[in-house]
Amino acid sequence: MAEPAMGDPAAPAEPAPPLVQLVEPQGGPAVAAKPPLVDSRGGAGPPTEPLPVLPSWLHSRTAFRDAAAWNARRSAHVAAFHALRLPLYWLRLTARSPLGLARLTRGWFSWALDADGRTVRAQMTAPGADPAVFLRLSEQHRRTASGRAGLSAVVLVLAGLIVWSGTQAATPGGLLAGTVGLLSLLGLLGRSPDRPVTSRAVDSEAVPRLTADLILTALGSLGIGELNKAITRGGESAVRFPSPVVRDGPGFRADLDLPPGVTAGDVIERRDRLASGLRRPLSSVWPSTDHDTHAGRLILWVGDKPMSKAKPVPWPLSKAGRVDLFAPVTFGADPRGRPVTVTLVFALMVIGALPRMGKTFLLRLLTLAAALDPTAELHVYDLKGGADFLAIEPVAHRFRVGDDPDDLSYFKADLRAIHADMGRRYKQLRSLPREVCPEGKVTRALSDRRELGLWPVVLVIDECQLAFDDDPETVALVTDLGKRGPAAGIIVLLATQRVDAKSLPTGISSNAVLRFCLKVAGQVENDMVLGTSMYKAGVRTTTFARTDRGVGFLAGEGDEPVIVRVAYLDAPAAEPVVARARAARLTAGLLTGHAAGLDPEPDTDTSSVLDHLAAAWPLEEDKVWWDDLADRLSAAHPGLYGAWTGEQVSAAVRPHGLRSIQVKRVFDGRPVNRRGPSRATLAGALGDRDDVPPDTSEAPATAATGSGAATESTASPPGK
Ligand SMILES: Nc1ncnc2c1ncn2[C@@H]1O[C@H](COP(=O)(O)OP(=O)(O)OP(=O)(O)O)[C@@H](O)[C@H]1O
Repeated sequence: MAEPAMGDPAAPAEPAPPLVQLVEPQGGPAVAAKPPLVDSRGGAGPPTEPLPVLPSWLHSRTAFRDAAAWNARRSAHVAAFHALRLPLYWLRLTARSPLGLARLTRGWFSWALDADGRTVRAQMTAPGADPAVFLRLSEQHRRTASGRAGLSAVVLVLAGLIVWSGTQAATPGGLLAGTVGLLSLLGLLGRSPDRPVTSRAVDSEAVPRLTADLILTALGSLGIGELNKAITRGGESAVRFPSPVVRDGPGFRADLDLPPGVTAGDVIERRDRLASGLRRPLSSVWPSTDHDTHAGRLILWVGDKPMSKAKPVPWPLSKAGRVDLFAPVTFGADPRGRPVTVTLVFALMVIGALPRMGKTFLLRLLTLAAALDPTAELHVYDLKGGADFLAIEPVAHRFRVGDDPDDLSYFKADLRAIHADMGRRYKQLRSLPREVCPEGKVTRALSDRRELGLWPVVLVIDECQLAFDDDPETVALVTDLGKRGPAAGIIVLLATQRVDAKSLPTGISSNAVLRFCLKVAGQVENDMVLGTSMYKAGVRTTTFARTDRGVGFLAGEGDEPVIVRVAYLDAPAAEPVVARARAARLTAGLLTGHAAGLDPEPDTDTSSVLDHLAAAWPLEEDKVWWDDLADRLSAAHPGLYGAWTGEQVSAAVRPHGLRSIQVKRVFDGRPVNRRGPSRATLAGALGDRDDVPPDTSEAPATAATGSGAATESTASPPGK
């Protein structure tokens, strides 16, 4: 492979180190040395940003623990590996002992005969040398040599005596130990650098250490033309490492500047090939972008273990602790093992994924987090109808599992009640003095004042697509709650396994503050959950493997999307958490609604929005603007239609066949055209409905009174 020089075109202020360095070998002339493939700082140019004072493993207790554990594991492995091979090492040393003996004898003779002195005297025979110095050196050499010869003879005799008496007195074990020791010492003297006595304790082929060379090899195998050219060409445009490859959590981290024209997204898209080039499992290799620098900055984190095989992340709140929904709550860890938090208040959150990727587990975990804030009022709907959310029931203010008609009626009645309560909340917020509510939105202090009725309301809908299908009113209500609810303390958490425009209508997806996407099938789904252009920017959950359960991108919490391994908490483990949450609510006197056995009475009123519209229709008019009808509905049923707009009324009755027409009015002699229905179409819709025999199994439930809203009879869902 070619050897790129790591230049930094962006930092010409200081001269780059020479690409060819002069190295002076011992005893020889200076020779041209090959440039290092990557310099030790990781680049030829000077670093442009100051490096952190503390190494990354000192930033958090978890990082420190991981680094210490990694080193301890590695040392233990190396120790055990070599301990097992000690006999083999001794045999290798023994085989080298004759050479060691020869080296010892030669060295000793050379010392005893003062070979160095002889060399110096030989130089004194050159013409011009001082004869007096020569004579003095000769005399000194003679004295030294005879002294050393005498000493050697004494040492040899003493050594011979010690060996002889040792062999007489020593036990066979001692004799053996002495022989082993002597041979080992001689073997050590006979070592050769090209034939090491010890073996490699770490199989670099199986889990190679992440090095700059390995990364370059892997990048070269991605098939990106510009990148390959740059790697071959080297020089200023090659791959740069702005900081060295370092140990970061349970893995290695490398920061790279890709050549001009190549983006981090180009590499992330080929994550599987990158993993192959690095000789690592796919779920160990986590390339990401660094939006703060530039599009070509790639952060490559390679874990020691595949994430899918790593131990599940424990949830720190599973055993103890409370949650303040106005503060960040930990719900998982990033690939490096650092905790990741999410702030649920003031948010509409959408969660999207392919089936069986961990969406419900995440939604349940977030619901449990909300449950641990005793002031939060939980409205939980698992429309899939499984057992996943049953554990939550003892703390839920409103709760339904399934999508049977009566479940949907209950759900919709609750939705309307929350929506109506939102109007009341805004009125309440408006009425508060500026100094108490400076920003016109709920704060922790305001939500704690029960008399204001501003506590957090958490609406959780799993498989929300089942509620949205062909029901514009539900879509309109959830959209409005998602848009205006957060500032009033209403949190909406939605999850869907069918990511498309029907499941996540634009009004909802574009207003989502928090977005979590586990593996999805394609770019469209990816961007629908995470936001437009995320795929292009390299934030791609399509590259996750099917085994990456509970792994996804979180967008909206910080400046950049982050990869999160959601903490694992299954249904049995959720139960003690709920028990704790229930106990806290009971203690605080905050167990309400369904959890306290106070579900709303089933509603026997079967009147629908059509009936309400007919009652509110102005007698003298044949055609009415939608906006006027919204005002009239709102005046007649403030609990149901308090904050409705003309558009919402139109959307709610459209499935009944009420089409809009142009309705002209004249104001001050000037015609004004707006959309609205005609009395005839309303009569037609009512007639059509009454022709259908009543279905007693679909009797709608009473609207929920949960959020303190004034509640009226439930309008049947449009379309029935
Ligand atoms: N955080 C996690 N860590 C490890 N494994 C997880 C995690 N979350 C979920 N899983 C595994 O994934 C499986 C599927 O999870 P879950 O039921 O949440 O998927 P889902 O996306 O809701 O599926 P569906 O769309 O069918 O409802 C779980 O049985 C669990 O074993």
